[in-house]
Amino acid sequence: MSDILDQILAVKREEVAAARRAEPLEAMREAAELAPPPRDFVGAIRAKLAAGQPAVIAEIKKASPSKGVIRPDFKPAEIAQSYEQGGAACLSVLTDRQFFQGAPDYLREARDACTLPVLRKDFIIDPYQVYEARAMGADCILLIVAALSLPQMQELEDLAMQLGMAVLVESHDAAELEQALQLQTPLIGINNRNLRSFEVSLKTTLDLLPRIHTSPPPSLPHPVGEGPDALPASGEGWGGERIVITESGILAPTDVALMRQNGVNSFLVGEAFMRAAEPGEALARLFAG
Ligand SMILES: O=C(O)c1ccccc1NCC(=O)[C@H](O)[C@H](O)COP(=O)(O)O
Repeated sequence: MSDILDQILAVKREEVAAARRAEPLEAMREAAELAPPPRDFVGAIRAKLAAGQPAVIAEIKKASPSKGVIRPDFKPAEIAQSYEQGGAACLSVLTDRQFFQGAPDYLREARDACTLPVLRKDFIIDPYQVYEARAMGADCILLIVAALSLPQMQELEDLAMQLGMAVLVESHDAAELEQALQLQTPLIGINNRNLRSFEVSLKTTLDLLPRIHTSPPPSLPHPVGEGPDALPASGEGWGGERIVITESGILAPTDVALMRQNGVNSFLVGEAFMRAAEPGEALARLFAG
């Protein structure tokens, strides 16, 4: 039997085909051109890091395949405002309907309610979805290495960048990370969750970190030294270009401390905030240390 990621990708292929029939590519391209200008996603993360603060991408998600419904009382605009007050650098909004009970309207509502840049958190497999992301107001897209070939990722990244959006590329093991590092984007996500088995281990980030020091993409200059002498992974790799973002399973201040002790200062967090009455207050508490 196929695993959950394969099932999601099969549904995505059907969804994209149906969306294209309902609204052809040319119309979606025009809608993307008419969208409000992109906000600077990478800049918002860099600003937090430059100030010596953790950069938190705060996630807005109602449900997930591994956890079921996480937040029954789900008001994206209120959550976005709460996150902004709590010190988030950026938002991540689930737009997948079938598996996460998300929606494009949730992204629009969240973005309209605050000044933060927003990641469209979905399973992007086709250029059509990149135009769609910009049309709904997204400032960044997610590319999951486990779902795409390198040429596909390069095509999708090029298009996102042409449209003024940032790209967060997500990997979970060494082979995927090698692929991720072939892209131009500075945003290197390491997902602590195995998307096929749901197993979560923060060790995933810690184990992959050294590889980021020693694997510059061909188009970027080599780091100053390698191994222990390489530039720090958390923010200032290759002329300040690479930023490691640890994703999933960050639940307690001890998790945050573990990452920060290892030079990881950028985080993507969902569940820990979505279960709190005031998500922004939960963010401020989790990152108070
Ligand atoms: O979370 C799932 O069940 C899941 C299943 C299949 C594909 C992706 C999935 N989650 C996406 C994410 O990785 C998280 O939404 C994100 O990293 C935040 O994680 P958390 O802080 O643990 O909510």
